[in-house]
Amino acid sequence: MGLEFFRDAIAGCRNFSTNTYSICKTMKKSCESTINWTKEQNDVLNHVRGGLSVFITGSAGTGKSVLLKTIINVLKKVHGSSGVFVTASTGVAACALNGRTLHSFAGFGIRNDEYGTLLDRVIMSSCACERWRQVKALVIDEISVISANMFDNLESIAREIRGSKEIWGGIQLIVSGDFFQLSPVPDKCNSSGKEFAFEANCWDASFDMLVELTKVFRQSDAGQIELLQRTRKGIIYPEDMQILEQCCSSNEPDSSVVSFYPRNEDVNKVNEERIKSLGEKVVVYKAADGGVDNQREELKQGIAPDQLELCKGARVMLIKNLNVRRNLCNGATGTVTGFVEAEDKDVIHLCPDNLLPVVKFDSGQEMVIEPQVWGISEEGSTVAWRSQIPLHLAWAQSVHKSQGMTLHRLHTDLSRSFGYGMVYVILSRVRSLKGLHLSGLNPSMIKAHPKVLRFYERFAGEEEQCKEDKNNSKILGRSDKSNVAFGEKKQARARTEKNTIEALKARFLFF
Ligand SMILES: Nc1ncnc2c1ncn2[C@@H]1O[C@H](COP(=O)(O)OP(=O)(O)OP(=O)(O)O)[C@@H](O)[C@H]1O
Repeated sequence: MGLEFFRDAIAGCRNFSTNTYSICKTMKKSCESTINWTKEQNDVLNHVRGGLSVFITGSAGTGKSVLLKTIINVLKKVHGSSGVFVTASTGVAACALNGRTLHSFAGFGIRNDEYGTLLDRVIMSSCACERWRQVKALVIDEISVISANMFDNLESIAREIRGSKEIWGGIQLIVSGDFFQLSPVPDKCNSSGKEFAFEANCWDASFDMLVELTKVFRQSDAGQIELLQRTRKGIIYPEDMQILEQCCSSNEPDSSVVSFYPRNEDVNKVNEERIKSLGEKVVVYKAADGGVDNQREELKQGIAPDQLELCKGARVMLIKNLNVRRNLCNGATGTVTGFVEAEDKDVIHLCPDNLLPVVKFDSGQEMVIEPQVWGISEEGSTVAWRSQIPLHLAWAQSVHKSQGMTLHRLHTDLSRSFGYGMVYVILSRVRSLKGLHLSGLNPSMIKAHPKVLRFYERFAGEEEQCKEDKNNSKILGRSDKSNVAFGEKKQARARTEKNTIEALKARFLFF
């Protein structure tokens, strides 16, 4: 397969944005317009209208994402559509907002390198530089998985590329997330011991307002909400355990219920067992890779699997956007209804039978799924690529893909869960405990990170102070944004665009 073949697909990869379970997460415009915003939500909207940079937090289901959608519309009215960039730390959250991943916006793919390398990569991409110069308002959802280091790097890149001494180069910043949910992946380039974005040097200066939304909408049962609030903080009472034990069952949930597992090995095991149990003829798709060997290795770390096994009746999930407007995006789930012979012979590279799967999505649309391409580019040309059918099996999914979802039913085996906030993320996805099928319940897995607890204690303390100062407002007023603390950092990191380009052997990994 020549480079020619991949050009269009690769152009699409650059604009990667994803959507998982958009059926649940996506709000129809008509619904949004009928939402009665709470005072807290209204206050946020007013402050955003006024041009302030705001951090919005709150427990799961307090309406952060739905508020962000309206904020985006407000920002577009204020700055014009071309000045507003909508991002999220994960592809799943990004597409729910019709946005893109923060890494893809920033222009450095999925790699967490040190600052100089990241800046070099941005400078080498005229599109990325253009985005950084053009952006007037930047929205970042699901901040909890962005590291302190990355947050500081992004802020420095903003000033550098925009040639501005102002914090974030003067961009209006709207950040949303709940640090009690999933934590950042440990950052190999970080020796400071700082993990969370709220520990970043620039964090305090980045926002005019910190707002905590307090009314939970996802669940309506007061007892369930209280149980979740305790779980969020790593607290579990014996009576909470009794309630959760009632959700435990050794019976298999039916196959349309997605099972969430903390570890990929469990996800793979369940999917393999389920496909075998269907007893249908299995069609195998082996990824076709091309390009430079050491770069091909990197593609294996990406989202497209080395080998995909499908059969009629298999539950699947899209792993690439095919048509965002029609909700055929990364994360859309459906069932394989059959296979058709491919019109040309391209598919033979992946599947000797030259068959393409037909998927009926849960949204009702049925379509033939064609191979897609993921590529790595170096100095402007594609050096390695992978072609594969853009599907994963979806009986089981990783917990990391669930953040931000609202589900009616889910199953999870918590026995191997790890990491802070994981159990809370899972438990808070369902509207009612009736939709929760648990196994492997272990109270020691319910834990909150001490730093996060301290952050929210400080937050609550400041909020109390602020309430007294500001007639009961839950909005935290911040001091004026300061540039002073950033002067030295900027100088240390400064480099001219010309020198950088000459010195650079930059690579771009894009999905
Ligand atoms: N003011 C409101 N009135 C009624 N329903 C609301 C309101 N705000 C949000 N909701 C509803 O609450 C549910 C959860 O909202 P949303 O997904 O935005 O929460 P979230 O805080 O982003 O959760 P998570 O942290 O899990 O991503 C949605 O169904 C949304 O429509």
